[in-house]
Amino acid sequence: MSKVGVMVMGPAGVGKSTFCNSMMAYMESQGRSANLVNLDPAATAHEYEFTIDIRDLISLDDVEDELKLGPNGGLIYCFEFLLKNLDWLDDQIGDYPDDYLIFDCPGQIELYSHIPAMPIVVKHIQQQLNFNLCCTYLIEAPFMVDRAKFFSGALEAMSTMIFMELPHLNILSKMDLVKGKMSKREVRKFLCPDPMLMNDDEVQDDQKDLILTNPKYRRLNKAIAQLVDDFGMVQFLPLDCSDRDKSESLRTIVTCIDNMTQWDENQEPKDPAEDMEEPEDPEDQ
Ligand SMILES: Nc1nc2c(ncn2[C@@H]2O[C@H](COP(=O)(O)OP(=O)(O)OP(=O)(O)O)[C@@H](O)[C@H]2O)c(=O)[nH]1
Ligand SMILES: [Mg+2]
Repeated sequence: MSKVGVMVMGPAGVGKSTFCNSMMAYMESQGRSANLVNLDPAATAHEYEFTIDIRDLISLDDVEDELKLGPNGGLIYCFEFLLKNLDWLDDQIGDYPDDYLIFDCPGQIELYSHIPAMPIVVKHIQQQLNFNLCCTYLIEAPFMVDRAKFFSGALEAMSTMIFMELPHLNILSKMDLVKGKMSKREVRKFLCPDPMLMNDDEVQDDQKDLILTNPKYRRLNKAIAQLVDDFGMVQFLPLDCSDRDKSESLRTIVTCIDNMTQWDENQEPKDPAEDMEEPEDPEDQ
């Protein structure tokens, strides 16, 4: 018996919902069951239906209309409302013996860095509902073009890891967008971030205008990159959701999640007799 939950977190537009849907499709292809839980009060329709949807409790549209709040204040209100109604979540999640829940979370990173709502929800699902949870945190592969931006994303990922206190997996999403632009060797330096990257100022000509790093901050950037490396805390797995037939990256990520959540260990041993055909009853012949 296992109750496993994967929290899918990361900044806005990084590909969280696409990853959730791709995971659902992958699970389906493997004959495994999984359910999608929407924790984003501003979500739009998904390819896979939500089993549990926070919008049945409260939606950002309603909060914006009725309380005249903006999108960020409205989202915080929605999470404060969820905290006051955690019994709603208990009722929805119920007491199923064999659940694999994929939680699609909102893209406001304040939820992962300083507002305590998300850690409280996470602790509740872990401790009251007995789920083995892990966190996946996505940043976009095109960040690799601007190294300061990449390390800033890596720090956000590290902050989420510390804030959530969950087994944590970082993912570089949208890898298809850098295919052909970076060699595999170059990409490997980002998967286990190498502080020497900050010494290397090679920037493609068409990107030069976009790089805003003031030279006076370079030493600081290098020191931060060195810190990330010294603690060896931030590593990434690549993800490409553009072509589901090539689901190699998804397979690796799901295997990693299975290890972090001990999904395999908690599976009931299958009775070999279940797979065997029933012997024919001699009296029927
Ligand atoms: N090329 C490419 N585009 C992707 C990939 N994953 C997601 N996208 C696109 O990125 C955009 C945002 O994707 P979403 O999955 O909605 O991102 P999100 O993180 O859920 O966004 P919010 O919920 O608004 O924070 C969409 O246009 C997706 O089609 C990918 O692997 N490759
Ligand atoms: Mg989304």
